[in-house]
Amino acid sequence: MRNKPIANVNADLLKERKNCSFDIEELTNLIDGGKNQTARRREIENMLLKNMPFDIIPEECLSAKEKYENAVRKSVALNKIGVELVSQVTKAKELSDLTLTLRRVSDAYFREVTPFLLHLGMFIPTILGQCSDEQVAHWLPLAMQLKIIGTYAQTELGHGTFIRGLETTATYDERTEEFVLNSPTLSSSKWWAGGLGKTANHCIVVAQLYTKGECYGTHPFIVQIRDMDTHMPLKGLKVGEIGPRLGFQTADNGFLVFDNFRIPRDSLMMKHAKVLKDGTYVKIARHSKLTYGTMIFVRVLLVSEMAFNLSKAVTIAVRYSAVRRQSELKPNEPEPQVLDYLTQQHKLFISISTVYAFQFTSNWLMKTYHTVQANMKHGNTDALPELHALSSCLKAICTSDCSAAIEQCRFACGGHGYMISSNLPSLYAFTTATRTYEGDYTVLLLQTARFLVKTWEQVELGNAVTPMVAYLARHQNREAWDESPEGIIRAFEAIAAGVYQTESVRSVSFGQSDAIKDVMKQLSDLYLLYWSLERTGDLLTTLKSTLGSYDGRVYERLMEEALKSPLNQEPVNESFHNEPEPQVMDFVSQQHKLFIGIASYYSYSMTALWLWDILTKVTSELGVGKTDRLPESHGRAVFMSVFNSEMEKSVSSLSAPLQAVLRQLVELYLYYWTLEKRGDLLLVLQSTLGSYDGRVYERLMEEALKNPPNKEPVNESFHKYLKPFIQGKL
Ligand SMILES: CCCCCCCCCCCCCCCCCCCC(=O)SCCNC(=O)CCNC(=O)[C@H](O)C(C)(C)COP(=O)(O)OP(=O)(O)OC[C@H]1O[C@@H](n2cnc3c(N)ncnc32)[C@H](O)[C@@H]1OP(=O)(O)O
Ligand SMILES: Cc1cc2nc3c(=O)[nH]c(=O)nc-3n(C[C@H](O)[C@H](O)[C@H](O)COP(=O)(O)OP(=O)(O)OC[C@H]3O[C@@H](n4cnc5c(N)ncnc54)[C@H](O)[C@@H]3O)c2cc1C
Repeated sequence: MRNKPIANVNADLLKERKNCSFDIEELTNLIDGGKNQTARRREIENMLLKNMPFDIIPEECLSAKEKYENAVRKSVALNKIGVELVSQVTKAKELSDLTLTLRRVSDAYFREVTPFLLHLGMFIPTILGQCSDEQVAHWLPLAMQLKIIGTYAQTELGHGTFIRGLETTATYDERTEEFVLNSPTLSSSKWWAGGLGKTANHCIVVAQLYTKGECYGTHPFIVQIRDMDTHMPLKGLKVGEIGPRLGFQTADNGFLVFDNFRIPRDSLMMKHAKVLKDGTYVKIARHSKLTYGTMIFVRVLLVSEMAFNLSKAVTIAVRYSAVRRQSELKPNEPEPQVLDYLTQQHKLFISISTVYAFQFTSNWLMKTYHTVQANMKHGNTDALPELHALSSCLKAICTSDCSAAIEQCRFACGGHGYMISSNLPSLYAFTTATRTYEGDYTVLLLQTARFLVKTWEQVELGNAVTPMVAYLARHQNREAWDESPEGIIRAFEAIAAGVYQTESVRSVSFGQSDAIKDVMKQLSDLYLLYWSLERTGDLLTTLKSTLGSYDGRVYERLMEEALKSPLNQEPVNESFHNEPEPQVMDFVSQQHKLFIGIASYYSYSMTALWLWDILTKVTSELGVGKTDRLPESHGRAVFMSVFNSEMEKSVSSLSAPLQAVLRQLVELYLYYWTLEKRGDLLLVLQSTLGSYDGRVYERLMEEALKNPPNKEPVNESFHKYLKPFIQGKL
């Protein structure tokens, strides 16, 4: 399909393609993983093109409800084809190739994401990674054939990062051989799970397991949450959609609250731990963090997700830059393509090289993941800490870099890049979320830092460490490395860069032509050079700091430096004898401090007048006494208002200079208290997170409940599409 020449192609694009130094098909094969895979991908694309319903109205022009229903309609059509294709597959490798191809191709049908993303991305992988063999045999076929639709509810209103702090409880009742699920507090409400709001009928719930009065920590449970026929939420739970968000608008992210909700004993996913009928807890896992396995898997997946999303963004931006012409450089000559500007190339080329850095590293990381998994099947968990550290840091960096690079691509497209139809805003909204979900950026980097520090300790003791971190031993020389945060980050960057270079060289070392090798080498060099320039500061071996030296001789160095000062070369400066001491007011640095203060004063005064209106409005709207701070605000408001009006009345007979000074005093009073009481003024922030009273969780839940999708218990797309599909009647 893609090989056929397309009519009416822009002449500039044609020209650029003709200039290409290598065979595009060869690179396509490299990206797809071989000629056969390219052929298979095209076959699937053709099949989908023939059978998939397209949008009649652009997705972005629909209401939130219509967007969701449209996404369900398309997902069901796509899943029908997907399930059919999966049923023809016999080998594991074919299945993983097919899933990946379907994932990539399906993206073309959604501006946002499918409500089934969590079913594919987390529900199925958790069944595979957390269920006993018997449980896998039961649940996997149902999930693969989409007879059930699942999601993954771990995060709660109160905790996302700190999993050990989750509050949902699963208490074993040995009389009935059931677990009883409860959400004991508002902050324990499950929050965020994709597909939970309206679509899923099953859910993996992570809860604190209690049996025989003991808490054994968090464990995953597989829980039915909606009636399979009516789709109504089951008795004992409250479930709904959490409300509008930056992206993921069609993913119906949801909340879930349990009230003595009973589930059978075997709802506990029992690969790593069991609870026997009599309530005895049996630990199976050799490593306490194996229940976190799905997160590692998804972090690994996300590296290739980022490569793919950035590849789309940069393709859009490069094509557009070839088409777009701007500015007359030479009179009577055509305006140049913006692609020809060096500054434009600077924006774009690093993104191209980043795509390849991510993709090669992702292939390598996935292989590493499978090797570690295979070892763990035989009981060897030695490599797990390193895999955790590696997947954490690569996930953190690639998601962060990817969304920043997509922003650059959007900037590179000027105003038109801001149009939803350019797809760049949606790509950004999707990828910027990845920096937070599946482990926040900072938190994951800290996990890696923890691993590196521990490894460093091993190096110090002269113990052997794994090949990936062996460079720490090689660089024991203090001049090159130190154990400061910069040193750790530098070490981390060395890993990423090292993998990219070796993997890209390995991947292009056979089969591929010289032309492709040249281009890959250039991209690899660009990536390394770009980041060494970006991080020059980190690469400097001396920190040039008296305070940050490795040996910690802070005071000695401060004194040594002080003694070098030219002022200390003479015991008495000649100004003692000859010059009067200057007024401090004459120092420019002093003027800087003061004049900025004066300027700020005037600008804040203006702002204060504006804020004043709002404060009065808020005070009168909410009523005095509604919160403990309001009476105070009211009193302050009375003072301000009386001072202001009374002063105006009394100053009219005074001289102009005195009037001016007194007016300034009024302003100073308003300004001072506006700053002092700015917490109270936050009432106007219109934010669930930033309210003065800090009732964050209450407000999030109140807003979620106002959400239109929650006004109907079952969305009509269930009857129209989901139910006939699940029952095989579509
Ligand atoms: C066939 C089917 C194929 C399907 C393919 C279909 C393709 C579809 C692709 C779709 C793409 C994916 C899109 C998915 C969309 C997902 C949407 C978002 C979903 C979510 O966000 S789910 C929720 C995720 N939540 C998190 O990630 C929470 C982050 N927090 C944590 O991970 C932990 O709490 C944290 C921060 C690690 C701390 O844990 P804690 O228990 O407190 O541990 P300590 O810090 O005290 O460390 C103790 C010790 O444990 C080690 N550790 C920690 N974590 C792990 C781990 N995961 N594995 C191994 N070891 C771990 C840690 O290093 C410490 O070790 P020490 O030796 O130093 O003691
Ligand atoms: C689009 C989207 C989809 C999601 N889908 C799901 C889903 O399907 N299922 C699910 O279970 N969850 C889901 N989540 C939730 C997601 O996993 C969490 O939001 C994420 O893990 C971050 O946790 P948090 O929100 O508690 O952030 P917090 O931990 O509250 O982070 C707030 C700030 O505190 C900092 N911080 C927190 N802890 C530390 C620390 N120890 N040291 C230093 N700084 C720290 C962070 O760096 C951050 O700056 C989704 C989230 C989003 C945005």
